[in-house]
Amino acid sequence: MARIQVTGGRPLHGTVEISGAKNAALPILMAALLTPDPCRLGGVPHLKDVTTTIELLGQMGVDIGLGERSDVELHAAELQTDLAPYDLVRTMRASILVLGPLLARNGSARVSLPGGCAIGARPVDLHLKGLAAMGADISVEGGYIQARAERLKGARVVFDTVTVTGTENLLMAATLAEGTSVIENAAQEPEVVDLAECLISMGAEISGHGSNKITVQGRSSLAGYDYQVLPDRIEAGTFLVAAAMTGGCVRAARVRPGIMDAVVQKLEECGAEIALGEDHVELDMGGRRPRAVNITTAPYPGFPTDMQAQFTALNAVAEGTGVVRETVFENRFMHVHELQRLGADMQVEGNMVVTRGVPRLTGAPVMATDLRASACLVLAGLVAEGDTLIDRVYHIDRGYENIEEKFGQLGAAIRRLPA
Ligand SMILES: CC(=O)N[C@H]1[C@@H](OP(=O)(O)OP(=O)(O)OC[C@H]2O[C@@H](n3ccc(=O)[nH]c3=O)[C@H](O)[C@@H]2O)O[C@H](CO)[C@@H](O)[C@@H]1O
Ligand SMILES: C=C(OP(=O)(O)O)C(=O)O
Repeated sequence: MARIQVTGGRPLHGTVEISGAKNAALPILMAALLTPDPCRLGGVPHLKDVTTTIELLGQMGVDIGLGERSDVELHAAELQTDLAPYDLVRTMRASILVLGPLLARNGSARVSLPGGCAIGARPVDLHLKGLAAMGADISVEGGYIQARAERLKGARVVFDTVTVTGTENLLMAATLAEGTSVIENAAQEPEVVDLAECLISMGAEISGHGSNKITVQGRSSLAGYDYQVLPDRIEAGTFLVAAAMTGGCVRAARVRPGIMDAVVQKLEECGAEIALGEDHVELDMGGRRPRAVNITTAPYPGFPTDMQAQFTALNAVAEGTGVVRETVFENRFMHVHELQRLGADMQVEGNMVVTRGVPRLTGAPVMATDLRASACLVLAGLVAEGDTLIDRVYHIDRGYENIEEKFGQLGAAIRRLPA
């Protein structure tokens, strides 16, 4: 299994170009299932999850071409199967996003249960309840969700909990349903908004996206799309935290600063100087050690859970004590044990991790347990004395494009060791 080796001690300097957002690209790729017309998505990041999505859509009969400059062309003229098999679904939770579009366009779907992963149980009950309210007949047998509906009917769905992919599944399903759907307690994440904008470009009638109440007037068909995906605010945040931890100065280019408020605010609180441009965020730490910050994760516009591990790593080397509360997932502290192996002074207490910053970490072999946990280990490795060897880096390849090259260009000593 490939590993990543990071040798700590070099402040990061320079500009990093941010890729398209994984969590926007995946639902938009799945939205190609809604139309028999050709679609094109630009700015798609080269990631394992994108490859898995292409494989999943391909085996359903979607014609897929990879164009120049990170374009993906998709054509779901006719679908060969409504099956999303276990082998693909188990490697990527976002596979559940085929459910809404398949049901809406095809009238049936068989999707393997995505199951839990290292950050919590992650059930899909709210997706199923919502689709059932729209008239779908749903059962779960042999580990597969079996769903049928001659034509979905518009419905009012109030989510018990804010769910990002749940909102996206219902949003896509509602675009082809008969009548009006109202999704309440909807997720307001920028990636949901990006999907909605793409659906609107296909002819969908949607309003209220970006608020907690989305209204969709169903149509009998949708056209194809030609769309450019949103930049990845989590990738950008990860590089900015790395700059803050190493005392460096980094510009994250090709971003939308307006959707990064919660993260930027915490970076300022830790002592960084931040300059916001139209499409960049620049962080200057001026060689200083960051101050510890308190964080509580929450749905957008709150602090993103997908940045929690990175800030936990920052607190490990910051001045003072920081408390991080995780309220979105019940088990998203697997990285704490690995950070402790590098010398971090932190304890998990229920849904909190309390960290007393130490002046230095020491490199050690560590294991990546999930996507953002692996990113946080790279960040810790950048400031640890000596070598940090990160195992199971397939997690990082799910969500970070060319991570070694990008950190390398900023001056980090980082390399991938082949299996
Ligand atoms: C591909 C994608 O976009 N992934 C993101 C998405 O995941 P995902 O959409 O899976 O996360 P959700 O927003 O659904 O999860 C939020 C909470 O709701 C719970 N829940 C969710 C659905 C359900 O049917 N029942 C239920 O109880 C979950 O267990 C969790 O505790 O949003 C998360 C929260 O911002 C991010 O960390 C992930 O990066
Ligand atoms: C948890 C994440 O992704 P997923 O929902 O695909 O597991 C993430 O992007 O941090």
